[in-house]
Amino acid sequence: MAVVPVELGGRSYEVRIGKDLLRDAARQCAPLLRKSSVPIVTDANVARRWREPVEASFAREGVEPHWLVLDPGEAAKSWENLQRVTDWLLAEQVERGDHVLALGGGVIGDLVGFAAAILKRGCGFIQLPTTLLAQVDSSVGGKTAINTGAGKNLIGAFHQPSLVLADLGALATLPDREMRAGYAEVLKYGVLGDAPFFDWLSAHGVEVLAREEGSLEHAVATSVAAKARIVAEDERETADRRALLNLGHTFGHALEAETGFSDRLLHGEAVALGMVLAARYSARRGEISDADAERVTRAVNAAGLPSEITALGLDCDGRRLAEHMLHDKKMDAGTLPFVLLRAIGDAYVARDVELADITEFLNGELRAD
Ligand SMILES: NC(=O)c1ccc[n+]([C@@H]2O[C@H](COP(=O)([O-])OP(=O)(O)OC[C@H]3O[C@@H](n4cnc5c(N)ncnc54)[C@H](O)[C@@H]3O)[C@@H](O)[C@H]2O)c1
Ligand SMILES: O=C(O)C(=O)C[C@@H](O)[C@H](O)[C@H](O)COP(=O)(O)O
Ligand SMILES: [Zn+2]
Repeated sequence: MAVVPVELGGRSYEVRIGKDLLRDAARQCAPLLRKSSVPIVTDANVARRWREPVEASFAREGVEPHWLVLDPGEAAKSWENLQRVTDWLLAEQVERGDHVLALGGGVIGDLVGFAAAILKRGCGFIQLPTTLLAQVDSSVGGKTAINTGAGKNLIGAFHQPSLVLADLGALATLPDREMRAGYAEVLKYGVLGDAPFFDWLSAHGVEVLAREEGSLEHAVATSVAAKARIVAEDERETADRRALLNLGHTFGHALEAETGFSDRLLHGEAVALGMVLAARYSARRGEISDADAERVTRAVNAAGLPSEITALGLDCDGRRLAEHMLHDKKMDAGTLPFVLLRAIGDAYVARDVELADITEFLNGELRAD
């Protein structure tokens, strides 16, 4: 088992990465649990595959899990579900010192984390991430949120979990498309700050996607360590450091909004395409070479992820996509800081980007064949 600490003073916690952690969940969580029952929120897909081993693990420790099972999918990050989860936790008589468990992907983690952030002004929560995306990214760092009609993650809070158990074995049942989507966030760590990791992924990405044990563990542990470092330096995204984790997301969130937060474009797919667009836009500004932008495109393609906006069949122009970006949480006094590249492995926050220029760039991408 690899253990990555997230160093946040009194809110520090461990990310434990290994096999069979879900079967051992009760023992791993025991020091944080105080009652003979534990509330667990999950979705129906995850419950079908992983409820039973988790249930058995708690039974062995004499703890009774109480389950709330939600419909799967991005639409679950809603006001309705937030109310449903908080009402349920209140009915479960969860106290501030208790922990609620989020068993699932980023959708469950973000929703349950936000519910925990506001329940009685904050109770504990433990992340049991079951997608690659959640293991390498969303379960770590304490960003929690729901979506609204206006856009992605617009209502939320920073609320750190007390423990993260990333069971690599859980990925055995994950559909290949979801595995690829999670891989986009893995690739992101290479592109934004670690050129040797980007090169390693070029050689070993296929093994990661095939869930080969050694490569998978290396990719997850390297990603989590990168995220933990950045979060420890800039927990609340105030110092142009954590914002680097948003590479590809300003484009990506606009594309997710335009496709209705639906299965048409998964978050990780949007991030992959967004990273390609950020790389091409950086090249257009003369900050990286066309060859480096092409390397990012190739890495995305090699993983079976989308790299061309034209393939989405959108019925919109660049201006409409740029309008979605006005809701970006990085907006600062009317300007939108953009995460761009000086090189592969060297992202930075640009504060001189005009949305009119982004619009023109996107119109070019939308017309490309
Ligand atoms: N908080 C953060 O820092 C952060 C970071 C990245 C992404 N996110 C958010 O995470 C969300 C995306 O998360 P995701 O990609 O995990 O999607 P998800 O939670 O929707 O899970 C993807 C699909 O896989 C299913 N699934 C999950 N685990 C499974 C397993 N082990 N076996 C079989 N099926 C399984 C789910 O039911 C779902 O259908 C987005 O809302 C995104 O905004 C948040
Ligand atoms: O943890 C972060 O910080 C990130 O930006 C990670 C992203 O992968 C994630 O999708 C995040 O939710 C996006 O942040 P947002 O603030 O733009 O909603
Ligand atoms: Zn993301």
